[in-house]
Amino acid sequence: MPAQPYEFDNSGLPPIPPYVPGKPTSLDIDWADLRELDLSLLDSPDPEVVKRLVKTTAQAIREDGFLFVKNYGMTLEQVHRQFALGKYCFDNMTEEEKVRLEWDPSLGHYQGYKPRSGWGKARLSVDDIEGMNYYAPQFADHNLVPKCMHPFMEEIAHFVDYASTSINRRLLCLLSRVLELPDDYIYDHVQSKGDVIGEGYLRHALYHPQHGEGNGVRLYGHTDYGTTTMLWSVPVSALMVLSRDNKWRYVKYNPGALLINLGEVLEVLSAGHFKATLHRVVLPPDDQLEAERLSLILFQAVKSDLTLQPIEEAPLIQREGEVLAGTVFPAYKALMEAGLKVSLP
Ligand SMILES: O=C(O)CCC(=O)C(=O)O
Ligand SMILES: [Fe+2]
Repeated sequence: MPAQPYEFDNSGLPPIPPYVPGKPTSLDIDWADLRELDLSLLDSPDPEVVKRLVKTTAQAIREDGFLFVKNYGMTLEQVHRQFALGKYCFDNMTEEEKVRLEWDPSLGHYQGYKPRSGWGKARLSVDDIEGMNYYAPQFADHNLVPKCMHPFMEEIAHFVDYASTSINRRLLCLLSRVLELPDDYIYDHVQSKGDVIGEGYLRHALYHPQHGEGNGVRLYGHTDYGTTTMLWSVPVSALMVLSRDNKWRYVKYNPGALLINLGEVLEVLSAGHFKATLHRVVLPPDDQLEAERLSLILFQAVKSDLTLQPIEEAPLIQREGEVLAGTVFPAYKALMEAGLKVSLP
């Protein structure tokens, strides 16, 4: 059955200001050369078209670990609506709620509000990044979210559910096909599901312009750890990926597109055929230094009881063996060989 487009009737909800994307940079900077997949081609009746799509996916995830996805079932207007909801929260939650709902990373998750004053209660370093993270319990208990968002939680849940059960499921189908496994292999065996977002979470983040000191890095180089990270493309260019030639390059704004990157677990499960790529957030180019950067991210998680080991039955792995070109799988192997227990974060 072909994928259904995203639909939600929000006409009865309180009005909120629309999201108007800022101007993209006009400076000529070093862009990452990322591939773009047309996800609607997965439904093509022509097997050659689908084969090409799987091949492009295979190249992108092996070489870049990042790729753009277009035609995944949402219009630009529907995507902008989600950004508008994110911004509305930061503009309307109360100071009391910022304190009451503050996250506590020492609990092992990032649920709730992240203040501009940095990580953890110790307030050691001001990073000027505000965040609001939504986990499964917040969709069930609205006391865990700011009051201004109560009328919109059903809409946000609907969006997250579509992104998870339709978009991410189709992406994982492509990844399963690359490994030559049944379509829903990764979705069924690896992906955390249910309760809107499983064990993953939705993040709205607001990067305020940064003045004064700082070394220009706003989020240090890291790899994400789940299955896929779904980032909706934003006009302020601050995200950089570490390219194959070991150079940091900016990711270009691609209106309406979804930027996907793969987490560490998939690098291990694929025996290195998939790459979890290092990325970081830095200051944008000079003509965007004063711009606020709003980001909308869905971190798709892995089932918490998953055994972290390569999927040996995957025909691709059986035929071609391991790939040790990345950073995560070689580190995993070294730990295994040293007899250490490797667990999920
Ligand atoms: O804001 C972004 O564009 C990326 C943030 C990121 O990489 C992360 O939170 O893991
Ligand atoms: Fe990340």
